[in-house]
Amino acid sequence: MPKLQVNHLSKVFGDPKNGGVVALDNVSMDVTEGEVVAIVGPSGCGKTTLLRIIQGLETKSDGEIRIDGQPTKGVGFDRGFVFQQYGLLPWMTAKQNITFALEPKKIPKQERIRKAKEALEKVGLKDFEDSYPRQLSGGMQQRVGIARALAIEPDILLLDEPFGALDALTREVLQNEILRLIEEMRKTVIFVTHSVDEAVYLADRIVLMSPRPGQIKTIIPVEIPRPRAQKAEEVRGTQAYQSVRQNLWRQLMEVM
Ligand SMILES: Nc1ncnc2c1ncn2[C@@H]1O[C@H](COP(=O)(O)OP(=O)(O)OP(=O)(O)O)[C@@H](O)[C@H]1O
Repeated sequence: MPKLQVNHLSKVFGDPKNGGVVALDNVSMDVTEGEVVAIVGPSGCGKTTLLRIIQGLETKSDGEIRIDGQPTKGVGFDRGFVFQQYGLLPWMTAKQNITFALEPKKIPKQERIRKAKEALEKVGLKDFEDSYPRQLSGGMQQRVGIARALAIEPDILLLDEPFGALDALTREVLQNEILRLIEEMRKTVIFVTHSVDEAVYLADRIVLMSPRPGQIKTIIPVEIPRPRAQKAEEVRGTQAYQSVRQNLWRQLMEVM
């Protein structure tokens, strides 16, 4: 059974009979446990909407989302979300941002603190747990965002353009960090990206969406062996990488 099933999902913002926007139209896909899936497509094609509906942050107009065969109902601890703009509470330290996110889990305070520290250590921020977001660089804030998503120990990690707000060098470093973590933890991951190279480097499959109404144009498998973390140059030099990249570019240009 697939880990995640998206079945005939549609989303209309506003009144369908009076200028409503069809953001998603009959989108279906399955994601296997441990798989890393990239969602790529032109601006406004519904990538973020799809991710937010999977997370339960947005309602659907039609269709269903199933996890382990069960229909989802709103937000759940089986899914963790990483926002492009980090989504940290500015009046809380890195550690407090994470313990706060763990509060609904109803675990003892000491356990919440332990999990927050462990997650911060995983993303290389052991010495910054008492720093406030304003005291951290963009890359560090996103590490906190990633740590917060990991601390809830989700089965599925959803990332909405997680490196989109970062400079090119930080982006490269963080790509490798997240790749190392997901390859170690074998999490099921769905991420949205505007970067063709990021999609090919990180993903097992790339879902290419076409613009309004948002539909899946094609799904491209990426048959490059793992682990790939810290091997960007090597991976990018392979024939498999180049051929997936070319294929994705060609098909992306067709929907732009
Ligand atoms: N809350 C909302 N109310 C009305 N329309 C919305 C809302 N959120 C998204 N939309 C519309 O739905 C469509 C899909 O938006 P979405 O943000 O999912 O696209 P996207 O592919 O993630 O875009 P981008 O790549 O620019 O981030 C767009 O036309 C957008 O304007």
